[in-house]
Amino acid sequence: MKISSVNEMREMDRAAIEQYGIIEEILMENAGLAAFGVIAEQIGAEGKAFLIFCGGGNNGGDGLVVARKIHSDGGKAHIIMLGDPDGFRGAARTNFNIVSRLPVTITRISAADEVRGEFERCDAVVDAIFGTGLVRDVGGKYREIIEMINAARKPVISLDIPSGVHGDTGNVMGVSVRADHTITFGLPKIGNLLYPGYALGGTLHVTHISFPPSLYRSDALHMAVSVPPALPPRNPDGHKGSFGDVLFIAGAAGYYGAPCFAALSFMKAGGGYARLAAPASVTPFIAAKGSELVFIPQKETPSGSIALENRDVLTEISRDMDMVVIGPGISLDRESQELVREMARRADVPLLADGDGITALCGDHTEILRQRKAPTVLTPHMGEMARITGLSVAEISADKVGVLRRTAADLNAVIVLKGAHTLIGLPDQRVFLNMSGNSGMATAGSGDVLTGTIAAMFGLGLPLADAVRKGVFIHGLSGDLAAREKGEDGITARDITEFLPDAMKADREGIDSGLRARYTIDVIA
Ligand SMILES: NC(=O)C1=CN([C@@H]2O[C@H](COP(=O)(O)OP(=O)(O)OC[C@H]3O[C@@H](n4cnc5c(N)ncnc54)[C@H](O)[C@@H]3O)[C@@H](O)[C@H]2O)[C@@H](O)CC1
Ligand SMILES: Nc1ncnc2c1ncn2[C@@H]1O[C@H](COP(=O)(O)OP(=O)(O)O)[C@@H](O)[C@H]1O
Ligand SMILES: [K+]
Repeated sequence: MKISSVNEMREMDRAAIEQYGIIEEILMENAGLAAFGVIAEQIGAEGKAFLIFCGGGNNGGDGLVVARKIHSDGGKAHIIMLGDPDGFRGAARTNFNIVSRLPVTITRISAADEVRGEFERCDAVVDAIFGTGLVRDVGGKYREIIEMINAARKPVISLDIPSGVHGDTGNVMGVSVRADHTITFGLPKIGNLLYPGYALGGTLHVTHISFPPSLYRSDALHMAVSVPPALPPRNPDGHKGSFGDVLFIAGAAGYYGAPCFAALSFMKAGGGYARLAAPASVTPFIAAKGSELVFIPQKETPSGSIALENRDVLTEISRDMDMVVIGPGISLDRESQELVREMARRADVPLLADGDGITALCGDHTEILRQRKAPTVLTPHMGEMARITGLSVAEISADKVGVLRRTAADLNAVIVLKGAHTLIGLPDQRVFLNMSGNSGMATAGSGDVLTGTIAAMFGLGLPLADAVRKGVFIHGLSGDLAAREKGEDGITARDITEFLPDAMKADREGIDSGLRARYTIDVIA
């Protein structure tokens, strides 16, 4: 499913109206009808009392349609107007004129206290205060009302997006409604799916409000929920080289875990042949944990990291590889950092840089990435993304998707911006949002497991961009399977690695309905 920005949704609205004559009243009616469907299913209507908080824009207009439907189906609708009804235009005005003639209560309030007593008498709250038109931080009576809604502990249904969440970022503009269900209109907006907006919205439902598919599936929309292609079937006649031959250049004194998790995860996710170039003195420790790996012990720097003088041998080996993974635990040693840059210049096969490997390629060194002929994959978390772009974490968070899109195009790299709902940016402007994974994966070494998993997907034969998306998905699925068995609190990188075979099996044979529901967005017919 595609994901839209606020502007793209405005554009779709305009196109629906101008190209197809689907007038605003129809769109608003479809929106309200779909929202009412969720309300009827979750709460019921007949004999139930609802408080419907309406702002002065079209989101408020949607709330008025819901109020009409509740009234029509035997419920009690109490509309609380926060905005000025005189400000309603178009379809919102039409709906206001209708509800004004119906025997529903409309209370216009200037202070939150005026409705404090109403919460006790209601069965549920409908949040139609702000939608995608939210432009500044929420204050005054709006803030008080939102805080009151959250404190009331009644079921809350938000229309389009929880009021207070920014449609393009998922960030909270001062304060936000915390909903149990959100029905979003047209397509999910970025803010419906990025945290914290996603969590604040409860269960997300989408209705296409009768837009034709040519609008909501348009190629002009560059962002989508990541649904990577199926795993290629394994060749029954394959040998270890058929499932990927990957060189991992990783590790330093004190960093045994990163190289081990990266290379072992590659094997656990179906990869064929992992060669691990780690410092010679570190190798025996890793070998004790993963004797499946093939080791290429490296000459060391005084700090115990991989020395620059290994570069010729590594370059030679890289020529026969399907992919080179560089960086997990390679350290910030000056010489090892230079080695990363040398390998990025020399390796003419796909290169995946992670962790300290990313640090080596930041600042003035990004030019090396632009010059690369073979594809590059970078897997930064927000801190590393800040280093790559020269922006602060706050600046990126204010426009995560935009920054990712521009950086992937600028560096001609596939960039995995890690975190809850990881984003994958491709050099051609497309951005995918991954739905698998859980907070238990915020654990040291989890990112190293991801690099190995991505390399394995490439080894199994998926084209690079698909392999990256699949790797991110399988990594999250493995974390979800681990969490289901052990709980989110205690899972470690080792658990994520160990559940990779189960994740692969589940992906090939069918993911169970519980997890599948979490990975897909409910579309209301
Ligand atoms: N395809 C679509 O996108 C459709 C959109 N519709 C609805 O239209 C909404 C967008 O409508 P609007 O553009 O009118 O915007 P909103 O209804 O989201 O709100 C904008 C209003 O709130 C005010 N405002 C913004 N920030 C404020 C703040 N911090 N404090 C106080 N007031 C603030 C604005 O001045 C404006 O009056 C969508 O979210 C959706 O609910 C539906 O009517 C159906 C069709
Ligand atoms: N709250 C979360 N929900 C889902 N996945 C998460 C969450 N936090 C982190 N992750 C995932 O865990 C991994 C952490 O990687 P990273 O930050 O590189 O850690 P490390 O360097 O310790 O391995 C990434 O794949 C990231 O997407
Ligand atoms: K809302």
